Amino acid sequence: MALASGVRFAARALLRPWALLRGTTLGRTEPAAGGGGDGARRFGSQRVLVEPDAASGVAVMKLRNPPVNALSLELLTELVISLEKLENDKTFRGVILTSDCPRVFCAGLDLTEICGRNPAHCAEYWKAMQELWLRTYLSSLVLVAAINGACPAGGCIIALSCDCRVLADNPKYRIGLNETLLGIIAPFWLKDTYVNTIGHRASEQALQLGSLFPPAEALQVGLVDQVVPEDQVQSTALSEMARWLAVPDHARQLTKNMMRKATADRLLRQRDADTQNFVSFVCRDSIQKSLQAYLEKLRQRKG
Ligand SMILES: CC/C=C\C/C=C/CCC/C=C/CC(=O)SCCNC(=O)CCNC(=O)[C@H](O)C(C)(C)COP(=O)(O)OP(=O)(O)OC[C@H]1O[C@@H](n2cnc3c(N)ncnc32)[C@H](O)[C@@H]1OP(=O)(O)O
Repeated sequence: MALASGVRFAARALLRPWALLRGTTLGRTEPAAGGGGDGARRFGSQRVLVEPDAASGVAVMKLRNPPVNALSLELLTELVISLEKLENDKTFRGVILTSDCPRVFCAGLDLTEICGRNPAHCAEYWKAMQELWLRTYLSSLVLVAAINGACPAGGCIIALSCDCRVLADNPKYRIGLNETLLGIIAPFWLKDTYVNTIGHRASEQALQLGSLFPPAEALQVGLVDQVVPEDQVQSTALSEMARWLAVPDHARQLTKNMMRKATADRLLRQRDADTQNFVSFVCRDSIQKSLQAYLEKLRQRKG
Protein backbone atom coordinates (compact mmCIF):
# COMPACT_ATOMS: atom_id res chain seq x y z
CA MET A 1 0.00 0.00 0.00
CA ALA A 2 1.75 3.10 -1.17
CA LEU A 3 1.93 5.84 1.44
CA ALA A 4 1.12 9.33 0.23
CA SER A 5 4.18 10.65 -1.57
CA GLY A 6 4.29 13.40 0.99
CA VAL A 7 4.75 10.86 3.75
CA ARG A 8 7.46 9.01 1.86
CA PHE A 9 9.20 12.32 1.19
CA ALA A 10 8.83 13.29 4.83
CA ALA A 11 10.23 9.95 5.90
CA ARG A 12 13.30 10.35 3.71
CA ALA A 13 13.78 13.95 4.73
CA LEU A 14 13.39 12.90 8.32
CA LEU A 15 15.79 9.98 8.21
CA ARG A 16 18.83 12.22 8.47
CA PRO A 17 22.15 10.46 7.89
CA TRP A 18 23.33 11.02 11.44
CA ALA A 19 20.26 9.27 12.81
CA LEU A 20 21.06 6.32 10.63
CA LEU A 21 24.71 6.17 11.51
CA ARG A 22 24.67 6.99 15.22
CA GLY A 23 25.59 3.66 16.82
CA THR A 24 23.62 1.63 14.36
CA THR A 25 24.61 -1.37 12.35
CA LEU A 26 22.03 -0.76 9.65
CA GLY A 27 22.40 -3.13 6.78
CA ARG A 28 24.85 -5.37 8.62
CA THR A 29 23.48 -8.89 8.96
CA GLU A 30 24.42 -11.56 11.43
CA PRO A 31 23.28 -15.16 11.76
CA ALA A 32 19.96 -15.40 13.62
CA ALA A 33 20.02 -17.23 16.94
CA GLY A 34 20.01 -20.98 16.33
CA GLY A 35 21.55 -20.64 12.87
CA GLY A 36 18.84 -21.42 10.37
CA GLY A 37 19.00 -21.68 6.62
CA ASP A 38 19.14 -18.96 3.95
CA GLY A 39 17.16 -15.88 4.76
CA ALA A 40 17.52 -16.51 8.48
CA ARG A 41 20.11 -13.80 8.86
CA ARG A 42 19.33 -11.09 11.38
CA PHE A 43 19.58 -7.47 10.42
CA GLY A 44 18.56 -4.18 11.95
CA SER A 45 20.28 -1.58 14.02
CA GLN A 46 21.45 -0.88 17.52
CA ARG A 47 17.91 -0.42 18.87
CA VAL A 48 15.88 -2.64 16.57
CA LEU A 49 16.72 -6.32 16.03
CA VAL A 50 15.04 -7.96 13.05
CA GLU A 51 14.95 -11.75 12.88
CA PRO A 52 13.60 -12.59 9.40
CA ASP A 53 12.42 -16.03 8.38
CA ALA A 54 12.24 -15.98 4.60
CA ALA A 55 10.69 -19.45 4.49
CA SER A 56 7.56 -18.28 6.31
CA GLY A 57 7.70 -14.67 5.09
CA VAL A 58 7.48 -13.53 8.69
CA ALA A 59 10.02 -11.36 10.54
CA VAL A 60 10.21 -10.72 14.27
CA MET A 61 11.11 -7.08 15.00
CA LYS A 62 12.36 -6.56 18.54
CA LEU A 63 12.59 -3.17 20.26
CA ARG A 64 15.97 -3.11 22.00
CA ASN A 65 16.35 0.27 23.72
CA PRO A 66 16.93 -0.58 27.37
CA PRO A 67 15.79 -0.15 30.02
CA VAL A 68 12.20 0.52 28.88
CA ASN A 69 12.17 0.94 25.07
CA ALA A 70 11.40 4.63 25.50
CA LEU A 71 10.71 5.98 22.03
CA SER A 72 13.84 8.06 21.52
CA LEU A 73 14.36 9.88 18.22
CA GLU A 74 16.84 7.21 17.23
CA LEU A 75 14.49 4.34 18.08
CA LEU A 76 11.64 5.99 16.16
CA THR A 77 13.92 6.47 13.15
CA GLU A 78 15.31 2.95 13.27
CA LEU A 79 11.83 1.42 13.58
CA VAL A 80 10.68 3.30 10.46
CA ILE A 81 13.77 2.22 8.53
CA SER A 82 13.46 -1.43 9.57
CA LEU A 83 9.74 -1.51 8.72
CA GLU A 84 10.38 0.13 5.34
CA LYS A 85 13.12 -2.39 4.58
CA LEU A 86 10.74 -5.29 5.28
CA GLU A 87 7.92 -3.69 3.28
CA ASN A 88 10.25 -3.27 0.31
CA ASP A 89 11.36 -6.90 0.48
CA LYS A 90 8.55 -8.88 -1.13
CA THR A 91 9.79 -11.98 0.68
CA PHE A 92 8.01 -10.71 3.79
CA ARG A 93 4.26 -10.59 4.38
CA GLY A 94 4.11 -10.19 8.15
CA VAL A 95 6.00 -8.73 11.12
CA ILE A 96 5.68 -9.62 14.78
CA LEU A 97 6.55 -6.58 16.89
CA THR A 98 7.84 -7.36 20.35
CA SER A 99 10.28 -6.24 23.05
CA ASP A 100 13.79 -7.39 23.82
CA CYS A 101 13.63 -5.58 27.20
CA PRO A 102 12.33 -7.47 30.22
CA ARG A 103 8.95 -6.48 31.70
CA VAL A 104 8.38 -3.61 29.25
CA PHE A 105 7.02 -3.63 25.70
CA CYS A 106 7.47 0.14 25.24
CA ALA A 107 7.31 3.00 27.78
CA GLY A 108 5.98 5.45 25.19
CA LEU A 109 7.54 8.77 24.28
CA ASP A 110 11.04 9.26 25.62
CA LEU A 111 10.20 12.16 27.91
CA THR A 112 13.80 13.35 27.85
CA GLU A 113 13.22 14.20 24.18
CA ILE A 114 10.64 16.83 25.13
CA CYS A 115 11.62 17.87 28.66
CA GLY A 116 13.91 20.89 28.62
CA ARG A 117 14.35 20.67 24.85
CA ASN A 118 14.01 23.54 22.38
CA PRO A 119 10.98 23.87 20.09
CA ALA A 120 12.96 22.84 17.00
CA HIS A 121 13.95 19.55 18.60
CA CYS A 122 10.41 18.92 19.87
CA ALA A 123 9.12 19.49 16.33
CA GLU A 124 11.64 17.06 14.81
CA TYR A 125 10.81 14.53 17.49
CA TRP A 126 7.07 14.78 17.00
CA LYS A 127 7.42 14.41 13.20
CA ALA A 128 9.29 11.16 13.85
CA MET A 129 6.46 9.97 16.11
CA GLN A 130 3.88 10.89 13.45
CA GLU A 131 5.94 9.03 10.86
CA LEU A 132 6.15 5.83 12.87
CA TRP A 133 2.41 5.85 13.50
CA LEU A 134 1.66 6.43 9.80
CA ARG A 135 4.06 3.66 8.79
CA THR A 136 2.63 1.09 11.17
CA TYR A 137 -1.03 2.13 10.86
CA LEU A 138 -0.96 1.96 7.04
CA SER A 139 1.55 -0.85 6.63
CA SER A 140 0.94 -3.30 3.78
CA LEU A 141 2.34 -6.02 6.04
CA VAL A 142 0.37 -7.93 8.64
CA LEU A 143 1.61 -6.52 11.97
CA VAL A 144 1.03 -8.55 15.13
CA ALA A 145 2.00 -7.00 18.47
CA ALA A 146 3.40 -9.60 20.88
CA ILE A 147 3.08 -7.48 24.03
CA ASN A 148 5.49 -8.97 26.54
CA GLY A 149 5.58 -6.09 28.99
CA ALA A 150 4.10 -2.79 30.13
CA CYS A 151 2.58 -0.85 27.27
CA PRO A 152 1.57 2.72 28.25
CA ALA A 153 0.84 5.74 26.02
CA GLY A 154 3.07 5.82 22.94
CA GLY A 155 3.75 2.10 23.36
CA CYS A 156 0.00 1.48 23.39
CA ILE A 157 -0.48 3.50 20.20
CA ILE A 158 2.18 1.49 18.40
CA ALA A 159 0.48 -1.72 19.53
CA LEU A 160 -2.93 -0.35 18.43
CA SER A 161 -1.46 0.46 15.00
CA CYS A 162 -0.82 -3.24 14.51
CA ASP A 163 -3.52 -5.49 13.09
CA CYS A 164 -3.89 -7.46 16.30
CA ARG A 165 -2.46 -7.73 19.78
CA VAL A 166 -1.45 -10.61 22.04
CA LEU A 167 -0.76 -9.61 25.66
CA ALA A 168 1.09 -11.61 28.32
CA ASP A 169 -1.13 -12.42 31.29
CA ASN A 170 0.86 -10.53 33.90
CA PRO A 171 -1.03 -7.95 36.04
CA LYS A 172 2.03 -5.68 35.95
CA TYR A 173 1.76 -5.41 32.15
CA ARG A 174 -0.78 -2.65 31.86
CA ILE A 175 -1.80 -1.04 28.59
CA GLY A 176 -3.55 2.22 27.79
CA LEU A 177 -3.29 5.90 26.93
CA ASN A 178 -2.38 7.45 30.29
CA GLU A 179 -1.43 10.93 29.06
CA THR A 180 -3.80 12.79 31.39
CA LEU A 181 -1.94 11.32 34.37
CA LEU A 182 1.12 13.21 33.15
CA GLY A 183 -0.88 16.43 32.79
CA ILE A 184 -0.87 16.22 29.00
CA ILE A 185 -3.37 15.02 26.43
CA ALA A 186 -3.39 12.57 23.58
CA PRO A 187 -3.50 14.30 20.18
CA PHE A 188 -6.49 13.64 17.91
CA TRP A 189 -4.85 10.84 15.92
CA LEU A 190 -4.09 8.87 19.10
CA LYS A 191 -7.71 9.46 20.17
CA ASP A 192 -8.95 8.36 16.75
CA THR A 193 -6.92 5.16 16.94
CA TYR A 194 -8.34 4.44 20.40
CA VAL A 195 -11.92 5.08 19.25
CA ASN A 196 -11.39 2.86 16.21
CA THR A 197 -10.29 0.07 18.54
CA ILE A 198 -12.47 0.20 21.66
CA GLY A 199 -15.30 2.53 20.67
CA HIS A 200 -16.22 6.08 21.56
CA ARG A 201 -17.66 5.75 25.07
CA ALA A 202 -14.88 3.41 26.29
CA SER A 203 -12.27 5.76 24.76
CA GLU A 204 -13.90 8.87 26.19
CA GLN A 205 -13.73 7.41 29.70
CA ALA A 206 -10.31 5.74 29.38
CA LEU A 207 -8.67 8.83 27.85
CA GLN A 208 -10.00 11.19 30.52
CA LEU A 209 -9.04 8.83 33.34
CA GLY A 210 -5.70 7.93 31.76
CA SER A 211 -6.64 4.28 32.32
CA LEU A 212 -3.93 1.64 32.24
CA PHE A 213 -5.73 -1.68 31.85
CA PRO A 214 -4.42 -4.95 33.33
CA PRO A 215 -4.66 -7.87 30.90
CA ALA A 216 -8.13 -9.15 31.81
CA GLU A 217 -9.67 -5.65 31.51
CA ALA A 218 -7.68 -4.89 28.36
CA LEU A 219 -9.17 -8.01 26.79
CA GLN A 220 -12.64 -7.17 28.00
CA VAL A 221 -12.56 -3.61 26.63
CA GLY A 222 -11.06 -4.79 23.32
CA LEU A 223 -7.61 -3.19 23.59
CA VAL A 224 -6.03 -6.57 23.02
CA ASP A 225 -7.27 -9.64 21.13
CA GLN A 226 -5.74 -12.38 23.24
CA VAL A 227 -4.29 -12.70 26.74
CA VAL A 228 -2.04 -15.75 27.19
CA PRO A 229 0.57 -17.00 29.67
CA GLU A 230 3.84 -15.07 29.28
CA ASP A 231 5.70 -18.05 27.79
CA GLN A 232 3.05 -18.42 25.06
CA VAL A 233 3.00 -14.83 23.75
CA GLN A 234 5.42 -15.37 20.86
CA SER A 235 3.92 -18.72 19.76
CA THR A 236 0.41 -17.29 19.96
CA ALA A 237 1.50 -14.29 17.89
CA LEU A 238 2.87 -16.69 15.27
CA SER A 239 -0.43 -18.62 15.19
CA GLU A 240 -2.34 -15.36 14.85
CA MET A 241 0.00 -14.33 12.04
CA ALA A 242 -0.72 -17.60 10.20
CA ARG A 243 -4.46 -16.85 10.46
CA TRP A 244 -3.98 -13.43 8.83
CA LEU A 245 -1.56 -14.70 6.18
CA ALA A 246 -4.12 -17.29 5.06
CA VAL A 247 -5.96 -14.35 3.44
CA PRO A 248 -4.73 -13.20 -0.02
CA ASP A 249 -2.53 -10.15 0.56
CA HIS A 250 -4.06 -7.82 -2.00
CA ALA A 251 -7.64 -8.24 -0.78
CA ARG A 252 -6.55 -7.85 2.84
CA GLN A 253 -4.43 -4.76 2.09
CA LEU A 254 -7.27 -3.07 0.17
CA THR A 255 -9.63 -3.80 3.05
CA LYS A 256 -7.15 -2.49 5.66
CA ASN A 257 -6.75 0.68 3.59
CA MET A 258 -10.53 1.08 3.33
CA MET A 259 -10.78 0.82 7.12
CA ARG A 260 -7.84 3.08 8.05
CA LYS A 261 -7.26 5.61 5.25
CA ALA A 262 -9.72 8.22 6.55
CA THR A 263 -8.07 8.22 9.99
CA ALA A 264 -4.58 8.49 8.54
CA ASP A 265 -5.63 11.14 6.01
CA ARG A 266 -6.90 13.29 8.88
CA LEU A 267 -3.34 13.54 10.17
CA LEU A 268 -1.79 13.82 6.71
CA ARG A 269 -4.03 16.80 5.93
CA GLN A 270 -2.93 18.68 9.01
CA ARG A 271 0.48 17.26 9.84
CA ASP A 272 2.22 20.62 10.21
CA ALA A 273 -0.59 22.03 12.34
CA ASP A 274 -0.43 18.96 14.55
CA THR A 275 3.30 19.44 14.96
CA GLN A 276 2.84 23.11 15.81
CA ASN A 277 0.11 22.21 18.31
CA PHE A 278 2.37 19.64 19.91
CA VAL A 279 5.33 22.03 20.17
CA SER A 280 3.33 24.96 21.54
CA PHE A 281 1.60 22.64 24.01
CA VAL A 282 4.61 20.77 25.39
CA CYS A 283 6.81 23.89 25.48
CA ARG A 284 4.41 25.68 27.83
CA ASP A 285 6.04 26.26 31.24
CA SER A 286 3.16 24.51 33.01
CA ILE A 287 3.48 21.42 30.82
CA GLN A 288 7.26 21.37 31.15
CA LYS A 289 6.85 21.47 34.93
CA SER A 290 4.35 18.59 34.83
CA LEU A 291 6.63 16.48 32.67
CA GLN A 292 9.72 17.22 34.77
CA ALA A 293 7.79 16.33 37.94
CA TYR A 294 6.61 13.09 36.33
CA LEU A 295 10.12 12.14 35.27
CA GLU A 296 11.41 12.93 38.77
CA LYS A 297 8.73 10.70 40.26
CA LEU A 298 9.73 7.89 37.92
CA ARG A 299 13.38 8.26 38.88
CA GLN A 300 12.60 8.33 42.61
CA ARG A 301 10.41 5.22 42.45
CA LYS A 302 13.44 2.98 42.66
CA GLY A 303 14.80 4.71 45.71
C1 LIG B 1 -3.39 20.60 21.76
C2 LIG B 1 -2.55 19.41 22.17
C3 LIG B 1 -1.67 18.99 21.08
C4 LIG B 1 -0.91 17.95 21.16
C5 LIG B 1 -0.92 17.13 22.35
C6 LIG B 1 0.41 17.03 22.98
C7 LIG B 1 0.62 15.97 23.76
C8 LIG B 1 1.92 15.44 24.21
C9 LIG B 1 2.15 14.08 23.62
C10 LIG B 1 1.02 13.16 23.93
C11 LIG B 1 1.41 11.76 23.75
C12 LIG B 1 2.13 11.18 24.75
C13 LIG B 1 2.45 9.74 24.65
C14 LIG B 1 3.48 9.26 25.64
O1 LIG B 1 4.04 8.23 25.42
S1 LIG B 1 3.89 10.20 27.03
C15 LIG B 1 4.93 9.04 27.96
C16 LIG B 1 4.07 8.16 28.82
N1 LIG B 1 4.82 7.05 29.38
C17 LIG B 1 4.63 6.65 30.66
O2 LIG B 1 3.84 7.20 31.40
C18 LIG B 1 5.45 5.48 31.12
C19 LIG B 1 6.37 5.90 32.24
N2 LIG B 1 7.17 4.76 32.70
C20 LIG B 1 6.65 3.80 33.52
O3 LIG B 1 5.49 3.78 33.87
C21 LIG B 1 7.60 2.71 33.93
O4 LIG B 1 8.92 3.15 33.64
C22 LIG B 1 7.38 1.37 33.22
C23 LIG B 1 6.10 0.73 33.73
C24 LIG B 1 7.33 1.57 31.73
C25 LIG B 1 8.58 0.45 33.57
O5 LIG B 1 8.73 0.40 34.98
P1 LIG B 1 10.09 -0.17 35.58
O6 LIG B 1 9.92 -0.14 37.05
O7 LIG B 1 10.45 -1.43 34.88
O8 LIG B 1 11.20 0.89 35.15
P2 LIG B 1 11.42 2.34 35.82
O9 LIG B 1 12.34 2.19 36.99
O10 LIG B 1 10.13 3.04 36.01
O11 LIG B 1 12.18 3.10 34.62
C26 LIG B 1 13.54 2.76 34.31
C27 LIG B 1 14.21 4.04 33.85
O12 LIG B 1 13.54 4.50 32.64
C28 LIG B 1 13.06 5.82 32.84
N3 LIG B 1 11.82 5.96 32.07
C29 LIG B 1 10.71 5.23 32.20
N4 LIG B 1 9.76 5.61 31.32
C30 LIG B 1 10.32 6.64 30.61
C31 LIG B 1 9.85 7.48 29.53
N5 LIG B 1 8.62 7.33 29.00
N6 LIG B 1 10.69 8.43 29.07
C32 LIG B 1 11.93 8.59 29.58
N7 LIG B 1 12.45 7.83 30.61
C33 LIG B 1 11.63 6.87 31.09
C34 LIG B 1 12.86 5.96 34.32
O13 LIG B 1 12.87 7.32 34.71
C35 LIG B 1 14.06 5.20 34.83
O14 LIG B 1 15.17 6.04 34.65
P3 LIG B 1 16.45 5.96 35.64
O15 LIG B 1 15.90 6.14 37.03
O16 LIG B 1 17.02 4.59 35.41
O17 LIG B 1 17.32 7.09 35.19
